Amino acid sequence: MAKIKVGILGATGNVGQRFIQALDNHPWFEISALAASERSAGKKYGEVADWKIGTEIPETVEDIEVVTIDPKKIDADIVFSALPADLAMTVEPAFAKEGFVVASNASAFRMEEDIPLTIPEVNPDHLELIDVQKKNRNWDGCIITNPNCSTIMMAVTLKPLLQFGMESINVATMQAISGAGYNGIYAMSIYDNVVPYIGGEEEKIETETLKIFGEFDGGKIKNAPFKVSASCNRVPVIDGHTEAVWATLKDDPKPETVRDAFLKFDPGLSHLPTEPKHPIIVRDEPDRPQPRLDRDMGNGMSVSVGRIREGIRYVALGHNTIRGAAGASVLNAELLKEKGYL
Ligand SMILES: NC(=O)C1=CN([C@@H]2O[C@H](COP(=O)(O)OP(=O)(O)OC[C@H]3O[C@@H](n4cnc5c(N)ncnc54)[C@H](OP(=O)(O)O)[C@@H]3O)[C@@H](O)[C@H]2O)C=CC1
Ligand SMILES: N[C@@H](CC(=O)OP(=O)(O)O)C(=O)O
Repeated sequence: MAKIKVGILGATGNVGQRFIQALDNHPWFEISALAASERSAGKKYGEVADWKIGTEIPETVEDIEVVTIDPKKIDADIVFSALPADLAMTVEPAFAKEGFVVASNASAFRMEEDIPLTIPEVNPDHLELIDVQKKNRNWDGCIITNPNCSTIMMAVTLKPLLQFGMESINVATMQAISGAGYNGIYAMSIYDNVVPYIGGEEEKIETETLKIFGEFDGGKIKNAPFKVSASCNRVPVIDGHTEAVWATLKDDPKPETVRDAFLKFDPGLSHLPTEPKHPIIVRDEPDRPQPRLDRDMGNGMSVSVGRIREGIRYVALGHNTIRGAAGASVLNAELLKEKGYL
């Protein structure tokens, strides 16, 4: 079977490199185009990408000539967007208009009424918003988005708890510095320190979660009725967002019941190449999960949980630029292919 051609917008960046890692040797997709700014265009990817992942740049992309972000320069069926959000705001609709499927990691369109904000294990039915979107906007292509990196870790773990009746969620995050981008925060600001503010992050967690758990009636999404309250902190960790979650559940289940629900969670997606064997991993040690030890579980796609206590209280952790960014987008694209949108 011929592979589906994919392009990466923002291919030289932090998340763009994670896309390349996730798509190298992918059984269904092959990278056919890499796009970035004028600074990089016209040069070989291997020359311009300041590769920050601790593996070699894949040989398959080293000699690809980087192009500018222009639909006419890209031969692909789907483009993955790892662009800054302000740029995504104009670029992503231009690609959708030209017939591309755009799987976006940027925040620009996540909360638009007719644009899916999807996590395959949580709300796969929301992908059907694509049909509404194409009709509304008269596009041949479409945009689908994955959530903010903190929202997604929490949402994956909330899915098996829905059965107990969700009343409210409180979360305190401890977010890695890679979430701010390679040059996002000075070492002098974060070393020996915690910064209790990440612009816009709390609002994103509080609103995106309600859309993700909202009910899709075939036309639009009615937001979930529970309350989410977030408090976000930047901590001196390179990769891996850790979250302390308090979930108020109507049935007041015991910690052992919640542990069992996490263990039994099986979204039935094991046929998708990027889906980890265990989307949720339960750690019983009193001091886990930890970013250094748990962020790479399931090739960076598993969310680890631990410290499940009465309340219900627990800690969740996942890799922010893999499960929280590029890996999430690639998993969405695999689901799109399975559902016939690609
Ligand atoms: N799901 C999530 O929560 C996460 C989302 N993100 C989002 O992913 C996106 C990328 O983040 P990150 O990889 O850290 O950013 P980087 O700054 O590392 O990379 C940005 C990329 O965009 C390109 N770019 C920048 N400006 C322009 C321009 N004017 N024209 C064309 N290309 C341009 C850069 O190309 P060049 O190298 O040529 O300058 C580079 O490839 C952001 O929207 C970020 O918010 C990030 C982390 C997690
Ligand atoms: N704000 C996130 C990363 C990010 O870029 O999120 P978003 O795609 O929602 O802007 C972090 O700092 O860890």
